[in-house]
Amino acid sequence: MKIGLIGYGKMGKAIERIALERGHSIVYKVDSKTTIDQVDLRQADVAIEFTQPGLVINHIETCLEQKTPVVVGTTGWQDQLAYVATRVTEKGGALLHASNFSIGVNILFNINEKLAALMFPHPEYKAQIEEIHHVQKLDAPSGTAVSLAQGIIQNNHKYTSWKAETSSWPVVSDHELPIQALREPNVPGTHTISYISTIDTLTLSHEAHSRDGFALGSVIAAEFLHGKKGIHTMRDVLAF
Ligand SMILES: NC(=O)C1=CN([C@@H]2O[C@H](COP(=O)(O)OP(=O)(O)OC[C@H]3O[C@@H](n4cnc5c(N)ncnc54)[C@H](OP(=O)(O)O)[C@@H]3O)[C@@H](O)[C@H]2O)C=CC1
Ligand SMILES: O=C(O)C1=N[C@H](C(=O)O)C[C@H](O)C1
Repeated sequence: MKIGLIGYGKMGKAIERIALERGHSIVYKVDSKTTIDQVDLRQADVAIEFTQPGLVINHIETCLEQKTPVVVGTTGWQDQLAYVATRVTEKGGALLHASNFSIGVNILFNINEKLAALMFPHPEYKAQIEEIHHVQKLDAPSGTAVSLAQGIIQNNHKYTSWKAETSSWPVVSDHELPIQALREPNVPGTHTISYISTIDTLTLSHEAHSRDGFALGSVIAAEFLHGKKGIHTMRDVLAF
């Protein structure tokens, strides 16, 4: 398959290596010097977009205009998902998005939802989420942490919203789910969900050892999207 890279930073480079290992070719690389308007996106069967929150919507629009299926890994745009879904339908396009492409985190998403439902009858347990990432990360809290919070809110009606905590925590109402975002050098991504009571603490945690899991998942997602239309997620890829 011919893959186009929109974003050739930490993720774009990891995706290139894994795509080549899986027998694909890279037909273009978009970055801050070779921007999206300078490239014919249609050279690729599928484009893979990992750039920045402020760029991703324009990149999606350009892929839709040029009828190029796109896998979107950039985070920090969940509030515009409904708009993007409408645009994909209007343009008859193909888009697959995920806040986290690693298989391990997608299994964590599934367990997190089941645990949230199990915890609903036990309000003595207070839920909280912590995410740790490298210091270059532009968005906070991480897209993965927001997805985990949404999974809890949809399955445990004690919680109605999440709240980002910047200092010592949690300073929230009983219906708010606190998310603490920490930044430390060289951390690819660690997410922990804790349920804390006076008696005990139950934790679920995922620690990425490198970016390879995110990169592999995005290439598998591109293979899945090839030849399809509509809006998809990693749930469709993994058939959860
Ligand atoms: N869904 C998932 O599984 C994962 C998502 N992410 C998300 O992916 C995104 C990218 O992460 P990462 O690779 O670490 O970030 P980097 O900062 O390493 O890379 C960003 C890329 O965007 C490019 N860029 C900057 N300005 C422009 C522009 N005007 N036009 C086109 N490209 C531009 C940069 O170009 P240049 O190289 O020239 O500076 C660079 O190649 C983030 O939102 C992150 O949260 C990250 C990991 C996993
Ligand atoms: O910026 C990153 O690096 C990551 N971003 C994603 C997120 O915001 O959840 C996924 C992963 O944790 C790495």
